[in-house]
Amino acid sequence: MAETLNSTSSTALGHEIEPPKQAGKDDDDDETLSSLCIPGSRLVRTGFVHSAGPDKPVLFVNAGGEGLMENGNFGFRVEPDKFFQGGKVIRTDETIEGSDIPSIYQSARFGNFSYRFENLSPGDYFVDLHFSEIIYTNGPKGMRVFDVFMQEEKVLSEIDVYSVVGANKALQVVDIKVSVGEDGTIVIRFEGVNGSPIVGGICIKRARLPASKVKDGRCNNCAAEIEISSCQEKYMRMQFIAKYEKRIEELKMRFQLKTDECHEAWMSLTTANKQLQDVTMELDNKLYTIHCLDLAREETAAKLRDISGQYEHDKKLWTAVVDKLEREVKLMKQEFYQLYCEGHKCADAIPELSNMVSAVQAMVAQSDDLKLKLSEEQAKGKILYNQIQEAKGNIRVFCRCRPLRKEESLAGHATAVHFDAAKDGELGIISTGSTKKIFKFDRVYTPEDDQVSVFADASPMIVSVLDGYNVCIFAYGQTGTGKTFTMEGPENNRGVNYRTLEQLFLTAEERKDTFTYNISVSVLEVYNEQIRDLLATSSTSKRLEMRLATEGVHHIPGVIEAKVENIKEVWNVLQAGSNARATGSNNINEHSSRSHCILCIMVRAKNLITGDCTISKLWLVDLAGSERLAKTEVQGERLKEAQNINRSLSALGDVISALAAKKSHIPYRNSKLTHLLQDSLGGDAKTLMFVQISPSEQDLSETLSSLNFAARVRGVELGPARKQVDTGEVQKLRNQNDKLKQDLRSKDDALRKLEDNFQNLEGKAKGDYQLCRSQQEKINELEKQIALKIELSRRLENQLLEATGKVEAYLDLQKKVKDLENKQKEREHAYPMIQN
Ligand SMILES: Nc1ncnc2c1ncn2[C@@H]1O[C@H](COP(=O)(O)OP(=O)(O)OP(=O)(O)O)[C@@H](O)[C@H]1O
Repeated sequence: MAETLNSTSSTALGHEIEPPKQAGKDDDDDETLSSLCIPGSRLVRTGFVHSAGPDKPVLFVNAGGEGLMENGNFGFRVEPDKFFQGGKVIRTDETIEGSDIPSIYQSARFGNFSYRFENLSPGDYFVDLHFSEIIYTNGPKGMRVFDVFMQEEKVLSEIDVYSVVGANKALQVVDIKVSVGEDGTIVIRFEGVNGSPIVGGICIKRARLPASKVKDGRCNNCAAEIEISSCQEKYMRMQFIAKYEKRIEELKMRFQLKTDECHEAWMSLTTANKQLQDVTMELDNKLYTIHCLDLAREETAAKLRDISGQYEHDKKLWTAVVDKLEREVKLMKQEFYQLYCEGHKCADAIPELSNMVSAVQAMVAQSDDLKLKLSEEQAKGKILYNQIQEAKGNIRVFCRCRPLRKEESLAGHATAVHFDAAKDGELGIISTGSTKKIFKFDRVYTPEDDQVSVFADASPMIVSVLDGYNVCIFAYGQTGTGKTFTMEGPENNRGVNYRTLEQLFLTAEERKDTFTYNISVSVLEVYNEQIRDLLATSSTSKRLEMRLATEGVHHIPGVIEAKVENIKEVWNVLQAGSNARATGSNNINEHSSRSHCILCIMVRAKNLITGDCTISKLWLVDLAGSERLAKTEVQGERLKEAQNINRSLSALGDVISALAAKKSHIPYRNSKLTHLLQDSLGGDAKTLMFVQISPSEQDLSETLSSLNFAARVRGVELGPARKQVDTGEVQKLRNQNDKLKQDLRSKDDALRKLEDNFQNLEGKAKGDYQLCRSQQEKINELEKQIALKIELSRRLENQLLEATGKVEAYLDLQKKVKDLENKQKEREHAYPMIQN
């Protein structure tokens, strides 16, 4: 029975049972591939092989090829390709192995097509389909996966001939069962799934069954009855069971093995994946690092370029600066050396300098001492001078006679004044009775005496003003006798006023080391018993009155005091006052002044040694004419003027008279004039009166009047007590005073020289010292600058070195990255699976 089954056997229905195949690899493949076929059919990996079986094919068509005549080998005829619908024919000369009729496989129908077989007897048939992949090698390349439908039922799914047998190999799908109905037709359709179907031949056979398809005496597929004995059936069943149990065991083992393999493969895959991940991550990290390094490198390179550029630039700059500084330092060093030498010289000279300083100090001490002594001596001198002045008399009277005018001499007027003993201060007046009257004054000036000699006698008074005494100089006399000439004088022959101020400035200049003086000038006029400020610019200036400011000091509130610094300013002030002076005309002298013109010079002095301050006044008064009323023949306003003038002159005489008599009451307030001159008449004040007279006999009466007035003034002052002053003693004092003065002057000069020397030396030493210091400071500053520059240069060099180091490190890193990349490539070569 077993042998029957192993060989081809026929059934009652004419089915042939094919012997079961050996279990093994081919079986496995067949198992896998059988999923392509419908149950009952199977794949055969060879071409048609003739077997001497009882059945002949009902129909065998050579698809795409010619028919083959029946021959003794096969016992059937191969029909030419004539049942098709659609498709194309392709052929090959290649040898298709593994078939008894290779020509069947050398031609094929290709594309979308179908076959229709008609006039078949109704019943069951088996259809064998013959394929060969001839297109792959000779035709168009590409895959061909297709379905086969029989009677519109899919009998083959997605068959790929090449994947089963390869190129130029034959493949059969056999035993596809098909039932033919009453119409006797079989329709087979080939439909491409991917590419076009290909068919080499179709064989239609009458149905027969394989042993495996027989079940319970019937065909498994067609349920046709099969006659089998019970023993055979049992045996068959056992065989089947044993076979399948064994098969199951084997399959289980294979399954287990496959499972283990799968697990192992899975684990390996997991590990590989992990490794891959790690490597990928590492690679990513490396790539990122490379990217960062690239950026850093570019940045560093840029910085390096910048630094290099900057370095080169700075280097040039610094080189220039350093060169310049070196030159400067060299110069400085030379200067320093020079100064150092000079310093040494100075240091060497220090003992000498010290000696000099000591000497100077001693001199300064001596000078201070001398200054003190000088101050004391000055004070003494002042006292002595004052005593001399006092000895001469605090009120002194000088008489001055003007020259006889041309018109007077032409008119035949003789001179009534004789100056035979003028040098002794005596003046002779010859009156009409040819009697000669002698007047004695402190000084008598003839018409020939000039302004210079007049002022020479008046100048000692000026010194008294600078010494702090009040002084009053006034000119008294008949109109036209030369009062204004003596006091003011013409511009080219200036009088007492100008010369006095000149003398004041000269003496003040001489004393500038010990005294400072502030000099101011006021110009006043007393007219009709009213005080007028001649420097006031406003014509409607208010009335001025003399007031007692402090004890013994009188002041006129509101009076203008013009501060004068030099004699030029004085002259301008005097001119201004002179222009403003009230003048009128009468028939005696058209320009005769009918007012008292008063110049008040205020002297504020400060002793620089003692710090003592004094204020003194010098009054310079050009009195109005003293002529008698009867002779002036004036009336009205002019009469009033004359009366006021005479009253004030009379009051002046009264005040002087009262002072001389040392009366308790001095009538200063009887006139504006005496009131003004109050603090400069009497006491320590010194008064000088110029009595001006005319030489003409015509004016004899007025001359005598004036001389009598003057004589009264002088006579009173130079009373017997004063006159008794021992002139020898005075001369002695004067000599002593002169000697002291000379002594002081010489000491003062010596002191000044010493001080000058000392100051020169001190100045030079200070200058040298300052120069030394400034040079030293410059050198220090330059040295500091050089040190800074050197430090900066060092820092930059370090930076450059750092940058170079970084670049080298970067290059190392780049090399390492390249190494890593190479290693990575090697690893990828070694483990291609990881890459996949
Ligand atoms: N010593 C002198 N030498 C030359 N000329 C003189 C002298 N004295 C006066 N004179 C002249 O006499 C004239 C009258 O003088 P001056 O005007 O000074 O008199 P006066 O006394 O001031 O008169 P008045 O009281 O009117 O002002 C002037 O022309 C003047 O130049």
